[in-house]
Amino acid sequence: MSSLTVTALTKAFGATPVLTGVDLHVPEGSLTALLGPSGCGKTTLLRLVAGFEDPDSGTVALADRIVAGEGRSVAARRRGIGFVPQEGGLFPHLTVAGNISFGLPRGQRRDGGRVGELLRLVGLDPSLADRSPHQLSGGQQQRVALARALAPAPSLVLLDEPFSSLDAGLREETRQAVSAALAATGATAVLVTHDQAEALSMADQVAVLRSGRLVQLTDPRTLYRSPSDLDVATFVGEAVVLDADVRGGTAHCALGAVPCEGRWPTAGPGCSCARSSCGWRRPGRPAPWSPGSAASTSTATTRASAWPSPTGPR
Ligand SMILES: Nc1ncnc2c1ncn2[C@@H]1O[C@H](COP(=O)(O)OP(=O)(O)OP(=O)(O)O)[C@@H](O)[C@H]1O
Repeated sequence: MSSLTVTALTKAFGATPVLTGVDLHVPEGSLTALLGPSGCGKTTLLRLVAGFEDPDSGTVALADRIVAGEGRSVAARRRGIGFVPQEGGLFPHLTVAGNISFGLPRGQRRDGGRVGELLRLVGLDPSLADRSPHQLSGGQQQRVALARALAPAPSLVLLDEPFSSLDAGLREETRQAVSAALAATGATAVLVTHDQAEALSMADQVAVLRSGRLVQLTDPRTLYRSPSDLDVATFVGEAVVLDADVRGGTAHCALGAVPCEGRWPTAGPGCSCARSSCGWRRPGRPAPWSPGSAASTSTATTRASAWPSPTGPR
């Protein structure tokens, strides 16, 4: 397993910029969720890491080895990356065993024991080995796709919205099986999703993308409690936005006095709040409050720290 480091990654299709200066570090053995609205560039980032596209500038490194950028472009099949596409992408003419064996090194392809091990790893009964993909449920197909991706012991596993085509019940069950399999192998993984609950419940860290830029990279709890701006706050959780007077680390608002953590969400150019009373910091305007400026009084917006937290990370 390797860490993944993406540095200043930029990609445009024609004149349209899709990713702009993305920096991302995924520590070895951890799961990072790439979260963002449709069209923000999640899949493009995954495809640049996988080697299906080349960046315009910036680098992609696995452990210390640059695989894209700075004049290098290691072929996708030589990066040692497992890829699980949106709908599994199983070969319909091969059995489950045939699909999984496809991911194994040549010498192990006839090893039924290894296929059985991989099926058990993703929570499936080895008796399914002789079935065709169409004889499996959607969730089972996704698990076989993960088993195939894990078969060659890849340095990194990329999952592109692997649960999006499943119904709610099956989605939860499949998420748990996939989380367990990734944790059991100690895999480094990147999961693309636009499902906030999925990102918060499965990932060790969440990377929030917006319009091709990484706007926040942190653990799920911090993301929920201290979103970097109003858009992240409303995108990541159900948010009620209140005006508040902030004095000495306490926000006085319609909910009463709510303790504030030491960091404010600050509004960048993307703040969508048009109210004249909004205290989100705008470029060129001083911060309404910062740790140590206990005497400052201002109007500000934050997520109350007393609110319920999301399900913890795996
Ligand atoms: N090969 C391509 N050629 C031209 N434009 C592309 C190409 N691939 C992606 N795009 C554009 O880049 C933008 C980002 O697409 P991308 O698929 O990365 O977004 P996404 O965040 O994964 O979206 P979704 O959640 O809907 O899958 C979109 O506007 C898309 O139309």
